[in-house]
Amino acid sequence: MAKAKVYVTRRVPKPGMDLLAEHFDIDVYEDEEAIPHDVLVNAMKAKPYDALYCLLTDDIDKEVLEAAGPQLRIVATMSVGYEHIDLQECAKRDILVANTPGVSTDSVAELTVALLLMTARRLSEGVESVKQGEWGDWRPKWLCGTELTGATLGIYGLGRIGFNVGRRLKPFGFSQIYYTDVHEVSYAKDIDAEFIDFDGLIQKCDFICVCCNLTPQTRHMFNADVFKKMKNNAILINTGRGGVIQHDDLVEALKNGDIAAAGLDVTEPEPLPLDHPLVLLKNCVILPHMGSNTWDSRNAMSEIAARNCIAAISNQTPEGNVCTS
Ligand SMILES: O=C(O)C(=O)CO
Repeated sequence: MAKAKVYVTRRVPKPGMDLLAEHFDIDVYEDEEAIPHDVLVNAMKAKPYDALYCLLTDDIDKEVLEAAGPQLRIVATMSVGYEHIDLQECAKRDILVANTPGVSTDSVAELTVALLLMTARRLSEGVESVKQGEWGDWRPKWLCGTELTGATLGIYGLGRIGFNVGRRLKPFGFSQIYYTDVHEVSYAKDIDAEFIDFDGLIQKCDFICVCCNLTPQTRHMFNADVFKKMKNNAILINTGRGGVIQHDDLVEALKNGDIAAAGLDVTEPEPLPLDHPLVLLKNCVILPHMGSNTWDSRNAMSEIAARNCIAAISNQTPEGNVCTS
């Protein structure tokens, strides 16, 4: 029997590639950079693929799905986030959508803690000062940052990642951990986190970690009005999705001193252009979306996305099934 056909939008780590090659007839877009949208549409038209294995850089919209044709069973993304996939269009066509939850929780939570410490203690400025020969005699007021001990921590989105950020940060001795989410969650008690509404979170917290998905409800949740209500000493960390923060407003808030600093692993757009005002600000630490960049996470993500394709083609429910109805 002929093998099912899968289109893969980038060469992914070996565990995923091996599994795909073992089970399917695969075509891969062989480039380091993301596949251009028109190239993906044309690739989908060229052959009747049963599965589309994609990444978070690929816009899987109506045009791609139409080009793919009615035999397409699944869009499997090698990511936790799936805001790049048009779920409604997939649901209309009975196409499954699956992501890779769970396996990047630790890597993203670790990176969040690292970014929070980098931002609070001005570590990138320190590293740069050594390279630029600015390290002079010990100076009493030079590169002073903010302590975590005794501060209030807010977590916006206490899902798997948010909880694991809280678990790792708790031993630093915050006076209180608050969280905001759609509902109260029972496991919050394991990190002594108190549920609070969004207004309370932004007004009470010295550190806020954004750990939520991007949805129509969370888009631009952090905007000029919110920055004005936040504490002037507040530090905002985002390892969720760039779109949760209104970036022009953030530039103004960081310049005006509405908030003290920001640490961003995700931005809008990505990559952020080199001449973007945020890149020039000393009180903004920016990383190039590297939350899940560990071999453990990336190997596991590549494998789960492949297993999701195998499940869908064998008429089983993929483990990362995203509800599309
Ligand atoms: O898996 C995701 O959604 C990512 O953002 C990768 O870090």
